Amino acid sequence: MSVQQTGPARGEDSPATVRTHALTKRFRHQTAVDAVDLEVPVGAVYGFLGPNGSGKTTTIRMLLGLISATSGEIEVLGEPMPDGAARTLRRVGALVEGPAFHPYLSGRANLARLDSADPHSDARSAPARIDAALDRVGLLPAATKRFRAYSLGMRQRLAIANALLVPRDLLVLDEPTNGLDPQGTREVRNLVGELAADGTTVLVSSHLLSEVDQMCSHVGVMFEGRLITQGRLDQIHAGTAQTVRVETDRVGDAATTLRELGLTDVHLAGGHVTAQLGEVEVAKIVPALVDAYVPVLGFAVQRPSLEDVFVSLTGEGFDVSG
Ligand SMILES: Nc1ncnc2c1ncn2[C@@H]1O[C@H](COP(=O)(O)OP(=O)(O)OP(=O)(O)O)[C@@H](O)[C@H]1O
Repeated sequence: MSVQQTGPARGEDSPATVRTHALTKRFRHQTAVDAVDLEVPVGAVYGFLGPNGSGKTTTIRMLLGLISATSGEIEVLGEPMPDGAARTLRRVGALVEGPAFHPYLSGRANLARLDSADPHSDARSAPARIDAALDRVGLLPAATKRFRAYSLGMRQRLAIANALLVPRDLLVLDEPTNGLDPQGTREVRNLVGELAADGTTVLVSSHLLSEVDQMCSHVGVMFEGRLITQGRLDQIHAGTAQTVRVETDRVGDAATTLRELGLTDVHLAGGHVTAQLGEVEVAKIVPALVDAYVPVLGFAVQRPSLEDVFVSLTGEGFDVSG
């Protein structure tokens, strides 16, 4: 299985926030991450998608210097890792394992406690930085509430605020919506969109296709330790076959017309015909059907879902529910 690369050509010149080459991690006999070439462009919301156990967390832990790679190269914000960690990691906010919050302290007091434990943080600017981070995630009105009274979404937003206590160029979020209720999921998703709009590059892992489809500009898909495709989401969609569906009560004539136009894989069903568009111009289809006296009761061009792309690349279904 080869990596399908879409978007800007890989190369040293294209600006990337994270770039890896042949990144590999082996645990005893298992290769958890297998020769991964990751490329997270500046300004992207990069969805790092894959089923449970496909190697996302292991990759992220290597990017952040939390575990060492077996082999391969890592560059984060232009610095090689782990050698450049001291310079780079101050510009990277991460939510990998949630910070330990104290249930009886307020959100603000929890952040103050975590900030003071950071040897690099400046105590004088702490109150302003903490309130700015709370404001950024929409928790300023709940700043004095005890953590235990926070909803799941508020707790996760507080964890993200903790990653934003100093300005960041890159935010790495490992499964930030895991375990959240629908409301909390929406809150976190909206926050990711807002952070990206502010110019922060976000690398966010998820095992949920629909989530990546809704939230991200780019995607990298992991499967059994390998990166099987990456690039801009719209180009990944565009790079795969589009299906045309014609609703009509004359399916036989419709099928003939579609074949004559050059559409392939034509299937007849009760009341509709589907076919692969290929290189055929969409605008030519309905006029050709009308010329052939086919009553067009409905017409749609369906772009494949990310799930279709995954299935076509792996030959396996994606457990959408997680
Ligand atoms: N410390 C470790 N020792 C041995 N095996 C490990 C270790 N960490 C991860 N693995 C294995 O590596 C594989 C990839 O795990 P990883 O956690 O990176 O996947 P993931 O895509 O993040 O999935 P999940 O969402 O379930 O965490 C799994 O089979 C896992 O069991």
